[in-house]
Amino acid sequence: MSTPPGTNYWDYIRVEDLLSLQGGYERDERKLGNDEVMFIVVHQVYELWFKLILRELTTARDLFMKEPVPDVELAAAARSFRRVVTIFQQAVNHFQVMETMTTRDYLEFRDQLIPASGFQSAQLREIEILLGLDDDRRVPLGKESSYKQALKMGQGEPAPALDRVEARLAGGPPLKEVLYRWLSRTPVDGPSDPKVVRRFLEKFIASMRDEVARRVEIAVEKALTPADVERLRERYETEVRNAASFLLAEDDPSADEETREKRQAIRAGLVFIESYRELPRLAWPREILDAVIDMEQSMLIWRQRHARMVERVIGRRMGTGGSAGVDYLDQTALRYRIFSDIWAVRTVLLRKPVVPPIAHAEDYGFRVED
Ligand code: HEM
Ligand SMILES: N[C@@H](CC(=O)c1ccccc1NC=O)C(=O)O
Repeated sequence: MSTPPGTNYWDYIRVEDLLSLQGGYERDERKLGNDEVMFIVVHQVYELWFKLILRELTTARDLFMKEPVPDVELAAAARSFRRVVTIFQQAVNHFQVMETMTTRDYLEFRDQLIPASGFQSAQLREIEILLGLDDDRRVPLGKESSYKQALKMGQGEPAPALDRVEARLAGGPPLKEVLYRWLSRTPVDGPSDPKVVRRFLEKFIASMRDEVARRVEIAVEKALTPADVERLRERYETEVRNAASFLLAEDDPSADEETREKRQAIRAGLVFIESYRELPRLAWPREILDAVIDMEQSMLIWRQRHARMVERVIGRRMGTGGSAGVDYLDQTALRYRIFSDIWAVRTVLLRKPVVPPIAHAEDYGFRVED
């Protein structure tokens, strides 16, 4: 067997190749100013981070596709999610490098970029697809009929960005789907059975009602006027009604019975893991949920931060990709929620002393698998 060629830093890291990629459209770096080379480098650095993020998400998605998901592998998935978070948090700071470029400096070369734009970053779209962003949540881009249209080039030329996105769409279920399936199998104080799930949810909602009654009492004690107490009572009651409708999955009247049962199981799983997180077997699932929220939060912050950088550099003019610019970007930061149920469950959680006691705590001890 032949040994690998002598390993040099440059052979392994491919430094020469890497440093030859900043020539812009004309492939000639000497024709570019420092601002434009910086603009290209920052984008390239982002694309490299996106590449790593896609690898971690794919690994984690593959893990959650297993049925059952082995408990012993949850720590590795949590590590993948944490790496994604760290990368987004670091990457967000790269926008500061962009901000060293003034509006006038950028306008020097901006027009040559039309119609190119971040809309054509296939890897960001791949991240969204792999996570499980629903298409009906997408904000319309502006001129193109769909986000895929923006990934094509002029007249029927090959479109590697579109190929990537199509391959990702065909490359298996999104993380959200398999993570929610895993959550729906959570044994909630008994076997995962729709009746057990429903009983658990009803007990939980009953505790919520007691909490509201207690809060109204506090309001009365604090000597609020009867009109204020009434207003508060109404608000609390609406809150409980909404919480109950979320937990029992009655918030979408168009869903059939089977879909509702599945959603109830997911939401019950979420509430269960969050409420009894001290039980040893729930510790890692709870860590997973926290890491997923962290990941989505870091991505939302990335979108927000990009929008502020854009506003600082080009103001509120329209984008080279044809969108409204900052307005479009701000909308995506508000609307692009993937793991909505994991966020929503925060609104319904209870204080520890009033969480209904569970009957089978002994089933949630550490299990040693061989
Ligand atoms: C001066 C620097 C930048 C400006 C002025 C800018 C501006 C914009 C604008 C206006 C859009 C909306 C699309 C359009 O109509 O053009 C956009 C989208 C986008 N930009 Fe930038 N951008 C800059 C740097 C970056 C960097 C460094 C990245 C890193 C990858 C990036 C990634 C993206 C992505 C992924 C989108 C699509 C967002 C979506 O559709 O959700 N941009 N950018
Ligand atoms: N959309 C930006 C242009 C821009 O930022 C851009 C252009 C070409 C390749 C990548 C880009 N980056 C992100 O949008 C603008 O409207 O100025």
